[in-house]
Amino acid sequence: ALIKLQNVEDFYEIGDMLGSGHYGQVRVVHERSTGTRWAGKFLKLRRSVSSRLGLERKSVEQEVEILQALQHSNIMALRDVFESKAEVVLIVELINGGELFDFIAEKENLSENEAIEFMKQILKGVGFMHSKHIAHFDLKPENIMLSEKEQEHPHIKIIDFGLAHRFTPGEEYKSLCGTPQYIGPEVINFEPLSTAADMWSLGVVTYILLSGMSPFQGDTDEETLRNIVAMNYEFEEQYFSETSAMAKDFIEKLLVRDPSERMTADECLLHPWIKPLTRKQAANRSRSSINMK
Ligand SMILES: Nc1cc2c(nn1)-c1ccccc1CC2
Repeated sequence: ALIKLQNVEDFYEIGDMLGSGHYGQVRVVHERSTGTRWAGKFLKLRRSVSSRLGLERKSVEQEVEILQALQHSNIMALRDVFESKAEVVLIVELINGGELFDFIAEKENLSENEAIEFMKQILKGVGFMHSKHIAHFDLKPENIMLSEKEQEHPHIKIIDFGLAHRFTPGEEYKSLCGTPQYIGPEVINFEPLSTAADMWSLGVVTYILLSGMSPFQGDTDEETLRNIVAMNYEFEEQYFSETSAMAKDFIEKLLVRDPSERMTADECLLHPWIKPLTRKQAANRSRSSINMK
């Protein structure tokens, strides 16, 4: 989809607000020609180089290029792009089920089976992204949405590629972006980054899915960052007494200081916590989670 210079309102009727944040606003939009509902992501562009408000045109073009390269059922799809005077509008698939963050908040935490189901889908989307040498660099429960939360097995979608980066072979990339709770030690130490930075974030996300607690969070961002570089986290009995040893092993193999030592997304999908070796183990696990409920 090339960037269209026509007015987005000639093609879409703009509806209710779905979300807003650093990126701008996301609203429901109705396609006039078909009545189909999509989501419109309205990104404010900077008026001048020195302005602090709005996004750099370059970073918006980067998000568009990256979304265009990623067609996968666990990644939010891009349908159209409009550029007007000072804003770019991304027409993306409508995702109704809200953020995984709110889903966990409502349930305190998830059973291991629910966490495994979510993690499998997240790993498929992230594995696909990494196979294209694209890193998300802002994976967190707020950027993982559910297609329809009422469903028995909600389908997850990874959103917000505003900080994503496509690596060219041999290129070194550093950035200090991301959300403190979820960034790895190499980000804090301003070392060259790779797709492995996403795997650290998924270790933090898994810890939160199973316990509702954030492993490194301190009272301030500085304290959180100190905890990360010191690898200062534990599986507190109070929240992990019912969590399997395999689940803890999975997290421990992601929260590894050396990025090259961390499991990749593909290795995660083969880890015994995610891929039961036998049907008996799978049956065992579902029995244990029933006991837990
Ligand atoms: N940063 C965000 C945040 C959001 C979305 N995209 N990017 C989004 C995408 C499709 C449907 C609904 C939303 C709302 C939240």
